[in-house]
Amino acid sequence: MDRPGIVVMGGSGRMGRMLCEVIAASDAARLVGVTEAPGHPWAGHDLGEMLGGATNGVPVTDDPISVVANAQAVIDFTTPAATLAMSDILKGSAAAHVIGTTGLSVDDIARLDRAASRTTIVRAGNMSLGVNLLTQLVRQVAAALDEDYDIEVIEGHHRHKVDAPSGTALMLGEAAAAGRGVALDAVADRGRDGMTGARTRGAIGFHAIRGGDIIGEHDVLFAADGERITLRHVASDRSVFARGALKAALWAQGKNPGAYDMLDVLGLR
Ligand SMILES: NC(=O)C1=CN([C@@H]2O[C@H](COP(=O)(O)OP(=O)(O)OC[C@H]3O[C@@H](n4cnc5c(N)ncnc54)[C@H](OP(=O)(O)O)[C@@H]3O)[C@@H](O)[C@H]2O)C=CC1
Ligand SMILES: O=C(O)C1=N[C@H](C(=O)O)C[C@H](O)C1
Repeated sequence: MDRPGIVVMGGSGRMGRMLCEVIAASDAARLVGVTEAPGHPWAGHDLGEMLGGATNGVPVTDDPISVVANAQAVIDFTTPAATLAMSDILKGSAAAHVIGTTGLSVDDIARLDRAASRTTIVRAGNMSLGVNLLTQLVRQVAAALDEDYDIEVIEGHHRHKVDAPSGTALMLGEAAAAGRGVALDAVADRGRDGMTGARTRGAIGFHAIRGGDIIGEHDVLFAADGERITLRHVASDRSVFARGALKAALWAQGKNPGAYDMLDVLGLR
């Protein structure tokens, strides 16, 4: 079979550029197009040109329909609005939708779950192997400890990040809540400020640091009287996310429509 053709959305973004590099270097897939937001200055140009090199025949376009027709997968690390718009476009296509976009609302996620009845969707707030393994460890530790251990999720990202808590922090919070057998919504305590009162037993706290060029750092703290455990992941290169997304796009080939995540892709469920 031919190498699957992949479209990258938002090719000039931080993750978009990294995805283009990782796919271009891969023997398992080929890049068939790059999309940008309507009216973007790079629309109508060639990806090679956009990356500062020779032309490479990969079109950069603000007309996603024109490139999706040639694709077996679309990799999407953009914004919630762009992700939902692509989901609608993919109604008429067999291409898989690999979604790394974070900051999606509960309604957005419900829309994507409905779209999964006709599209193969792989979505994760973090596509690295390390973080997905960490979710399993967090779940296991949370299940082993009682509520004498206060759980706090602390995340740090670069100054450009627009959503908080991060998608990864929410994945880790979900894993901790699942280990405890509770719904995260019922126990989440996001970003305390002011006269908050004493900590609520059983709460799962979230705190976000934003600064400089931090790529992504996550700590899950289990703090009791007399001892603390910290489980930590540090991303030092965005390629870990891009490699995970490419793996997801390849894994999705031939899969039935449905809502999948990286635990499915990595065989960790
Ligand atoms: N799941 C994971 O493993 C990871 C997820 N992320 C998430 O990925 C997302 C993007 O992050 P990052 O790359 O840092 O952000 P950037 O802002 O650098 O990139 C987003 C890109 O999407 C583009 N875009 C916006 N609208 C459209 C559209 N309609 N069609 C095509 N492109 C569009 C933006 O263009 P313009 O600037 O012109 O609007 C921009 O280039 C975030 O939600 C982030 O949290 C990031 C890393 C890992
Ligand atoms: O915006 C980012 O950069 C990142 N976003 C993801 C998140 O929200 O968790 C993943 C990674 O930490 C980088």
